[in-house]
Amino acid sequence: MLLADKTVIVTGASRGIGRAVALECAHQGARVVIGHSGSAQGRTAAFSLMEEISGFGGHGIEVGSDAADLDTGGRLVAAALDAFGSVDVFVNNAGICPFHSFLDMPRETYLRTVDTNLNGAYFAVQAAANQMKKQGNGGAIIAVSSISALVGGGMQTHYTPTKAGLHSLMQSCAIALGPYGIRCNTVLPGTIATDINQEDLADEEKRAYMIRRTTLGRLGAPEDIAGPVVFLASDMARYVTGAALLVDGGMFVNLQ
Ligand SMILES: NC(=O)C1=CN([C@@H]2O[C@H](COP(=O)(O)OP(=O)(O)OC[C@H]3O[C@@H](n4cnc5c(N)ncnc54)[C@H](O)[C@@H]3O)[C@@H](O)[C@H]2O)C=CC1
Ligand SMILES: C[C@H](O)[C@@H]1OC(=O)[C@H](O)[C@@H]1O
Repeated sequence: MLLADKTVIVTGASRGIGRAVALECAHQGARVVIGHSGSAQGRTAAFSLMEEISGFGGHGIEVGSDAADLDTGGRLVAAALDAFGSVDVFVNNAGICPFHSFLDMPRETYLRTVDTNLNGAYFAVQAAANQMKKQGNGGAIIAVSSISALVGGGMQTHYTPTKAGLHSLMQSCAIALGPYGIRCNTVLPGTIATDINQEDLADEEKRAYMIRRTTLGRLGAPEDIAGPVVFLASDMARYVTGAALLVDGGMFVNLQ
């Protein structure tokens, strides 16, 4: 098992990519902290994931706390220490993408997106890194960024800068935290069919276009992201830091 004896925190783990990542980490022997928003729906989903994990003998706890709250990272770390005694891997995954046009972008939508996707993440990464430094055994931090860190989206002008920001944060943290043996990497998913884009992809023409953009001929599933995250979290990737791994079914390279 690739993550035996490691404690992994995953934010936004109640559903979608975060859930698939948390589940695969548990399958790989990790003790998992399931971060979620704290809503009733999030809590119910987190408990159901905990049940699934304990069903195969794994260990998981849930922590409800808004990703936009700058204290959430500290809460997740405290809960991990309380339950499992360490933090070895931190996966920053929670995010929102409320599609909206640029010229009339409401300030509230812009600020909520940046607060949820980037500002909270910055201090959560800081909290996890301080704990890893204290433990003295290194660690792994992985940001779930996006192909959208590299290319634009006309209805995502508030969102793409947050994904580019996470990518850049991991590059800088790879430098800042390398001396402590803490590796920092980014996963850049392409289009993965989840709740975040259910409405957008309900437009058949858009969906067909996004599928055509891939070279593998399909949209991604949350499970497609779990393996790459586990790899970066594991000692198999012990010399990988400051890297960005596109997991997009060939979407980015597919120009002509
Ligand atoms: N689905 C896709 O095509 C892609 C998704 N991503 C990124 O992957 C990450 C996960 O998204 P998906 O699983 O696709 O969507 P999703 O909507 O299924 O999951 C988002 C997760 O973030 C959590 N979350 C949202 N706001 C939160 C808050 N304020 N506090 C705590 N948790 C909060 C949700 O509860 C949920 O667990 C996001 O950061 C997204 O930007 C990146 C590239 C492509
Ligand atoms: C929400 C989008 O459909 C999804 O998220 C991203 O980061 C990419 O732009 C995907 O298409």
